[in-house]
Amino acid sequence: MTTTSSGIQDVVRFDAVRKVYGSAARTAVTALDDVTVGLRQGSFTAVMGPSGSGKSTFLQCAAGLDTPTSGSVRLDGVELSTLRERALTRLRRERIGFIFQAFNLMPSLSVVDNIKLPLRLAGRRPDRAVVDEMIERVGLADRRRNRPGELSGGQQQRVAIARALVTRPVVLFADEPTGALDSRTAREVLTLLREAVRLQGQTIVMVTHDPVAAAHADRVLFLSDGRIAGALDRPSAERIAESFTRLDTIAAGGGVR
Ligand SMILES: Nc1ncnc2c1ncn2[C@@H]1O[C@H](COP(=O)(O)OP(=O)(O)OP(=O)(O)O)[C@@H](O)[C@H]1O
Repeated sequence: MTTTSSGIQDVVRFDAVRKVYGSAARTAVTALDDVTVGLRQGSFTAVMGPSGSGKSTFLQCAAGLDTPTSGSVRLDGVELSTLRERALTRLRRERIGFIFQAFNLMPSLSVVDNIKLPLRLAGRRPDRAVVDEMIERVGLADRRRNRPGELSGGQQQRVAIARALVTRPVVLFADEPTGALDSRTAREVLTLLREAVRLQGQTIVMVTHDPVAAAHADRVLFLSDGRIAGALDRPSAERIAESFTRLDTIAAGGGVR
């Protein structure tokens, strides 16, 4: 982890990160442009911005799935550019959890086996008490033997959350985790994420288009044209929506207030 001058720890730290896709001057796209930001341990951050503003690139670089063109990305204090592919894979497996809009569960495995999977992949023997507690927490104790296809979308996302948290990752990256859910189910999923922050000090970074989802976070970061255009702390959904619609102004130098 990176300790800041105030002694507070950043689990994810970007310093002057640029990501340019393509090399020809005419076709190159700057997806991230001089991004400097630190995300503290136990914080829940939502990342918002228009389509193409760099949200996925931000998540990919933070998770070591993509390499910045320049600048530094540190995760849990580790400078990602110093790691080779194997070490990166291990770091992802041991220290990062992911959830996606499309759940990405293994269809042939039961709920309980899906949840145990990342532990098995990491060569760790699943601790029954830990797995049971996780299943209990996401409210699926009576569904542990079901396959994903037998569950609703909200239930499947709850399995994905349990699977992502069972390894006790230092950071959980969530890419549009409520994008495929109705608003009531989305709220249940977001409440679970919030609980993980409150109960186990989980650090969460969530990309979302939805101001209501973003309002569950402690902090909302706005990206516009690959730059951090502003941040809001503990904003309401209305405030987020209002800032979001002003992003064009921000891109022109207005800033989020
Ligand atoms: N592999 C790639 N090759 C070339 N350009 C890319 C690549 N990936 C992303 N880009 C470009 O980088 C910019 C940022 O893309 P990114 O996917 O990070 O945006 P986003 O905010 O996540 O968008 P969306 O909300 O539509 O998913 C876009 O202009 C995109 O076209």
